[in-house]
Amino acid sequence: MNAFLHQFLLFHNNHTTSMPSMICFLLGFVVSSFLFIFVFKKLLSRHNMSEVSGLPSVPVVPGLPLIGNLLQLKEKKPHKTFTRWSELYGPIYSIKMGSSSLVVLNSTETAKEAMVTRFASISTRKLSNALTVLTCNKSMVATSDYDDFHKLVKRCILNGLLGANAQKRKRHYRDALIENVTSKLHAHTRDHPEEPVNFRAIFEHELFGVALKQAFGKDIESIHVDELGETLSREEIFKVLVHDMMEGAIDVDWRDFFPYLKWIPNNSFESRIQQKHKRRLAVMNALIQDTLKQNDSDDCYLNYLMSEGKTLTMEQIAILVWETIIETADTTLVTTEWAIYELAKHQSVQDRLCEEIQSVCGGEKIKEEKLPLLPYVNAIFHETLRKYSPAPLVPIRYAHEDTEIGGYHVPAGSEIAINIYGCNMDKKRWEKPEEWWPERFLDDRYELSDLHKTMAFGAGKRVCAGALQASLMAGIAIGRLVQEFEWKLRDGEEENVDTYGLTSQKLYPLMAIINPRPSSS
Ligand code: HEM
Repeated sequence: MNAFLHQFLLFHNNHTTSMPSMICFLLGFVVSSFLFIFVFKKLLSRHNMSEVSGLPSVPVVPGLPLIGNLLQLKEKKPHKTFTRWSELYGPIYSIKMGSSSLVVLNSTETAKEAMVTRFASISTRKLSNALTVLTCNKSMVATSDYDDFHKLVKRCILNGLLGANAQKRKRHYRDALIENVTSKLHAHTRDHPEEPVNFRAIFEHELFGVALKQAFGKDIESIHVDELGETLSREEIFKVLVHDMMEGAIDVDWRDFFPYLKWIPNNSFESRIQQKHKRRLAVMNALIQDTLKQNDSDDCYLNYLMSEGKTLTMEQIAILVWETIIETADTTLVTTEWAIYELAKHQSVQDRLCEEIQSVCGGEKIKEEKLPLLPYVNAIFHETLRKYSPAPLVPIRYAHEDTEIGGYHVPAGSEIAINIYGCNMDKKRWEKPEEWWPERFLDDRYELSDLHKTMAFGAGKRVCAGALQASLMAGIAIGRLVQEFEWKLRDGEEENVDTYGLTSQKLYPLMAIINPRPSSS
């Protein structure tokens, strides 16, 4: 979802650019140079105080003419670059991404101001070209503007799937997930005791199963897709619905940075995105038809939307059901994988966790009811979310009227990037933020039941709708996996901390050596 910042790199790396589009581009360059001189003159004549509000203008990170700060962002981890800049320019500053201005917020205070206090002025989204296609023009809850459509679909997703009552009804899916994961891990220790286990492969498979059961009432082994004329296996369905979509979301279209050049074709980008989008819709349509035909999955999200979302089109329903699949399959995996990585690295944390679990559960396996009695599990979950926020940058918001953030004037038309990673790594707020140290959340200042100890789930009216589900699944996984196994990193694994694209997902799947604990057999 946060992929739009890298399009400039493609612009540099795209060796397949055709001759006519090169000519178009050169023409565009000349036109844009004139435009730039015009805009630059205007900027020079501006005061750095707003004449309307009397507030100072947001500090500016110096960049180059025409492309602004794009070259400085080429290392592919914009959230990290933004965080470094915040040490020089403060928690709020503005940058130029080609011709667009972006106000970047890097502290909990400024982020909350934008998400809560000033929400009425900053409630719309600004999507990249890739996301506009992949979200069917904002047909997802998470990417829609704050309008009647959003209110309807947010109510549906909470009542039908993610709210506390709905999550109680889906409890058996989560219980099955952890039973399946632990029994596969036990089987691994029996069959290949010396070999490292690929934790992601096992957890991802089960999580996708939960996503499918919530969406369609059942796990799916294969599906025939008439529109594609082929039968897809479960792995292929995962690729089309999750993997290709994650890849598409971070695809690049340089025209995002130069909207006045949008008349120049970018055929390779268009065909890549359209192909992914069409395959996803074809597979969703096949899964929907299959579920409706069987008529035996009453308590699934598809049926809920069909009965409660009467004004929605079938395409919107397909996207809204798909949204729950990709959100379930991705963020909880990212959090749990990093939590297990850190636990495997810190034996003393595993020991302390085992003691807590033993004193609360005795010989019983941890159940969800016990989570409120296990502050250390809770602290490990939140510390992992802080250090590895699965959504390091919130999809861009847009100020539709003049507003104020952090004592600065933010003019109408500004795009706003909220750097959650920056908020959670802010040295003024967190002691030694680079360190993974769950004990920080055992402090009396933090309520055990508060899901928002960090900015990882956002804040205000657009706060994450899936926070409860994520905390239940990741909390139980952290507890059960350490209750039943001793974890160690395989040699060389500690250095594998790189992340995939702009996301926080671990680039290489976690490979760990596991031993069953004596009490778990
Ligand atoms: C650790 C796991 C998760 C994290 C860190 C996370 C993070 C976030 C963040 C930061 C936002 C706010 C975006 C914004 O303000 O613009 C958000 C929104 C949202 N999340 Fe999550 N999420 C997680 C898990 C989930 C899950 C499992 C689901 C559903 C199955 C989900 C569904 C949603 C939805 C529907 C929204 C949009 C809410 C709205 O716009 O009103 N999330 N999430």
